[in-house]
Amino acid sequence: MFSLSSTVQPQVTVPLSHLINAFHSPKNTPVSVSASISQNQHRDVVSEHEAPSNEPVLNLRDLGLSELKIGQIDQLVDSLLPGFYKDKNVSSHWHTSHVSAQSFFENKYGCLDIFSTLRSSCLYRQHSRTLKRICSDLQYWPGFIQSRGFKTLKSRTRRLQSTSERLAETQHTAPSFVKGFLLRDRGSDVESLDKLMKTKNIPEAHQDAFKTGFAEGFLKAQALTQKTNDSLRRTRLIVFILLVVGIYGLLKNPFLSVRFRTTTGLDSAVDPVQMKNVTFEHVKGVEEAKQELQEVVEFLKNPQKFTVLGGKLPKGILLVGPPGTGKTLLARAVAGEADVPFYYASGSEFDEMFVGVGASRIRNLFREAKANAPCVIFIDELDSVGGKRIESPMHPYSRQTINQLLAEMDGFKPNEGVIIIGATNFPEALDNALIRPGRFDMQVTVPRPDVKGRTEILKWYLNKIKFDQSVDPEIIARGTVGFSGAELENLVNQAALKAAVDGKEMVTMKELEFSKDKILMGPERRSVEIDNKNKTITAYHESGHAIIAYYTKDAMPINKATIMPRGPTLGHVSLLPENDRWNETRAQLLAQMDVSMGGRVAEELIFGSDHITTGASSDFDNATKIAKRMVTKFGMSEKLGVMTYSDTGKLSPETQSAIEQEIRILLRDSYERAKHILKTHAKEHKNLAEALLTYETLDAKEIQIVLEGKKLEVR
Ligand SMILES: Nc1ncnc2c1ncn2[C@@H]1O[C@H](COP(=O)(O)OP(=O)(O)OP(=O)(O)O)[C@@H](O)[C@H]1O
Ligand SMILES: [Zn+2]
Repeated sequence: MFSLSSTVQPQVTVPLSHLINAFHSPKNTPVSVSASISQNQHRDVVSEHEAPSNEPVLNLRDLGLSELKIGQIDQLVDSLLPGFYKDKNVSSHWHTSHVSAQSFFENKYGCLDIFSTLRSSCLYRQHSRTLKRICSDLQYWPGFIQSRGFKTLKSRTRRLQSTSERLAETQHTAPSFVKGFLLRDRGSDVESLDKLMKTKNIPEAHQDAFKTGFAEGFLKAQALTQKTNDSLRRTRLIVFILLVVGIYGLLKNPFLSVRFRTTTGLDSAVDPVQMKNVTFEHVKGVEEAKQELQEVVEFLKNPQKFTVLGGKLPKGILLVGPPGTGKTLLARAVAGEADVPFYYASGSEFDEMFVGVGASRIRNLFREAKANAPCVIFIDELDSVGGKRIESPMHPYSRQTINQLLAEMDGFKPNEGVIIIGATNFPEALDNALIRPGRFDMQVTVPRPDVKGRTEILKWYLNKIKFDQSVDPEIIARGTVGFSGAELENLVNQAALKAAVDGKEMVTMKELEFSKDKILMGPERRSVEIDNKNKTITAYHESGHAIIAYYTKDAMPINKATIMPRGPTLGHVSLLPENDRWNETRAQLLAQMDVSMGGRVAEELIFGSDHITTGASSDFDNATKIAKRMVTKFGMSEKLGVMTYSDTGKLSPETQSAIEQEIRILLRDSYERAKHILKTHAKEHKNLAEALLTYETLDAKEIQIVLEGKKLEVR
């Protein structure tokens, strides 16, 4: 009752109502008349048996129970501790511990606890039996549980000077019965509740209220502790949530998540995707590859058809080709056509620094796939998991991973319904064990698309955007030799973006040409200020190339000429082969050389040999390369014969000089041919250069108009 402790609240709440009753019931009972007599009796007895020691004395008055008769004490005890008088053997630990407990309390709090007063000799002598039993039962009361709030309260109270100050201070913070307790001075002159009421001049009529307040204070204290408890619980909950969030955050860290994912099997690679929306229709320009994969689709659709005949299908298919040619797309299309789950894994995912992680991922992947057969497992960048087993500190466990992959591939039967498709840009880098029969035993090449393939791919992606009817995908396809499917997709996308930026409603050839040049040569440098002199030189240089191309029979048709700076160039002329060239004739090679020479020849003829520029260096590079290959590779030199010369550095000095001489002759002749053409067509050359200076860029048609001597329409 006198102590606060959050840990024993349930015990305290029951007796409180009893306590309030106990304060009031004696006065309200009919025996109140005899109360004063009994009070005197008490006093007499007490004075008779005054405690000899200076031990602090607290009587029933001190407890505010002075008006109680002895019988009423029993009544009070009974109401406080129901069932107390029933016979029960309560063994008391009190006698053995009260001295140390008292001194402990006194040392700690600087005052006596109320229980020690209950045990004081005067009360003991009079009501030894009852009090002894009360005290032995009170051991279950929260009297000796140290409370933090209590301590803080006391230390605060100590600092206060006067009693009134203390009261005012403690009124808001402490329960009133605790206040009463604390307000007592140390030592013998213990102030009683009655005295307190007297010193505070509390009128008789208000004394009951005062006592009730005493008990109410207790209730408040309880509420306070309850609050403390609640906030404690809240704090614990918040700490717990933070802890959980913290752990989750740590596990999200890629370094740690590796282990987590492995131990729990939560591997992203293990989630299949249904590929219904991707079919062979989506893959353009790789007809041969599609045909080869068609039988795999048939197998996945109907495995029994193949097993009945005893036919064996390859377990693994290796798609080989340069980046962006649609290998992943093809694998997805296989799963989509057959309508089976598609498991995607990238080889680099398996390449882990931790022992066994890569291997266990492969295990997980195959276990899941087998459970969902028929299905397709696609391993992209197979070379990074199945590369030659080089011991390297960067890939310490790659060997384990490859071995696991081999074991898994050996572990299932060919007709189990799991098809593994691997993709690589470097088939040479693959471990030989992986490409032997029984593993990746079928190889499908996915090459860069040819002009027909590029046209198809361009049409496919153009159909996804708004484009003008004048757009001819074939022209773009012809000018994009060596572009992969991904690059063509990007070209169309860039053109659409350009049209949007320019506020156009549709994509035209202009935007497509623009994005093609941007990809090939870098972005335009419109902001670069080129002075008129340099512009003029560039215009004559570029139209020199164009004139040679136009008037040379075996040269490629002109596509465009421009003096707009782009990337590292100040201008360029682009030529388009009618088709992808698989072979080139001697005449075609010579024509290419002549066109290259056209730029410098133009500079020399127009501005004089003293004013030639450095602008022709890449033209000469190009022409020299062609001449060198004609001599050393294609057997196109009469002097050196039909022989190849691979490592020219190791050749005899005579042969070397003979090669050099032949190359020089080819280049010189080419230069002369170009000079002849430009001299012959000096007028056209001038017209074209001026048109370029006016319009910056001219397309094939416009060039033709100028060269035919017609006037260009004003744009
Ligand atoms: N033949 C094609 N037909 C249609 N679209 C293509 C083709 N090739 C590539 N693409 C487009 O380019 C994208 C990238 O291609 P994909 O990822 O399949 O190439 P990849 O050969 O797997 O490349 P990598 O070797 O770099 O993994 C595709 O999603 C598709 O949009
Ligand atoms: Zn040039």
